[in-house]
Amino acid sequence: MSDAIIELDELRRTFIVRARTGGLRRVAREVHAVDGISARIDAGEAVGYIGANGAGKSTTIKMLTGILVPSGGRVRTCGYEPVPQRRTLAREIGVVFGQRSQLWWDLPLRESFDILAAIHRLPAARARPRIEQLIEGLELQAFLSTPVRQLSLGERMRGEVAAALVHRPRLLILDEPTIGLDMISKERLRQFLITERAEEGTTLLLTTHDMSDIERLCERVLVVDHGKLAYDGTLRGLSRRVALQRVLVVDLAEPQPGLEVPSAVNVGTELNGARQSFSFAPDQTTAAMVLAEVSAVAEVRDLTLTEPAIEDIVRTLYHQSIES
Ligand SMILES: Nc1ncnc2c1ncn2[C@@H]1O[C@H](COP(=O)(O)OP(=O)(O)OP(=O)(O)O)[C@@H](O)[C@H]1O
Repeated sequence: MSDAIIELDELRRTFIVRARTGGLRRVAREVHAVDGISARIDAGEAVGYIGANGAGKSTTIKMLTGILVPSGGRVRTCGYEPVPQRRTLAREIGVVFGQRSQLWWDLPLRESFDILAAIHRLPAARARPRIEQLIEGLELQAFLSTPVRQLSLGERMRGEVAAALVHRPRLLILDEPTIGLDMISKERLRQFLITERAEEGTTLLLTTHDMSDIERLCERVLVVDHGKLAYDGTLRGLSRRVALQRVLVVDLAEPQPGLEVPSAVNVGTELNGARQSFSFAPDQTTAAMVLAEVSAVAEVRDLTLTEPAIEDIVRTLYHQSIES
């Protein structure tokens, strides 16, 4: 049997929120942020954890990492009980919060890595080659001497990922790692994570609002909705259930209302036919193919490609569960 890295059994976390009513009276309300989640993630898996805003993702991650005490159920991370064994667990996991930094703001990036190596009590002979490997893999050389506060968001995120990996954790948890990054920075980070996982066998747990992160990095997806698991399975299985359609929007030189192409469905016409939207399934065709078909019959001036929204995926799963 393979090695369980994360085990959740009916995990729960409730918050008591006090709100003022119309008068001055305060009423207490329970929020079931995580409402009985059971799942198991084995060593070496790469799992996307997705859901709409407020679905319970961060609360789950806080319980996995020992920041928050569960209200009920059981959680084990790398075999440890996260809250009482938080220090031991810290040696096994790396965490990147897209919205929060674990780097020392006023120090050059390089010094954060040295401090982290010391915190993890890594002998210099092990720390040095590892840090060099991360600097190379994440292309950090050009700004190693720059104080963290002066880094661009993309540079800082690469620094954050390196910092989380200095001690070679078995589990890397990434909470919105690509938020706010441009396409090139996103892709560079994803490529690094693919290589790191292949070389080190690191288990990945990733929350994101960007489905491309999931498509590039994860074989398995957990979808959380109002604190409950709405889906646990392969990305392929999810796309079969909810048809992860993409939309190519093209601006044409000459209006051509109602334009049809073989491999996509025209789902919208704007600007009197000068802008048209084509929806397609990425497992059946590609954006390049749809564009080629449109270009064969009309001159394309500009284009954008939209990703499937996670909110739409959750909504579709929710309606399917009600219907069944
Ligand atoms: N400390 C807290 N006190 C009260 N309510 C909280 C607290 N933390 C989270 N919640 C509530 O719990 C629910 C789940 O929040 P959580 O942050 O886990 O969602 P999320 O899926 O991570 O959302 P997002 O994608 O917006 O980060 C929300 O309704 C949120 O308002």
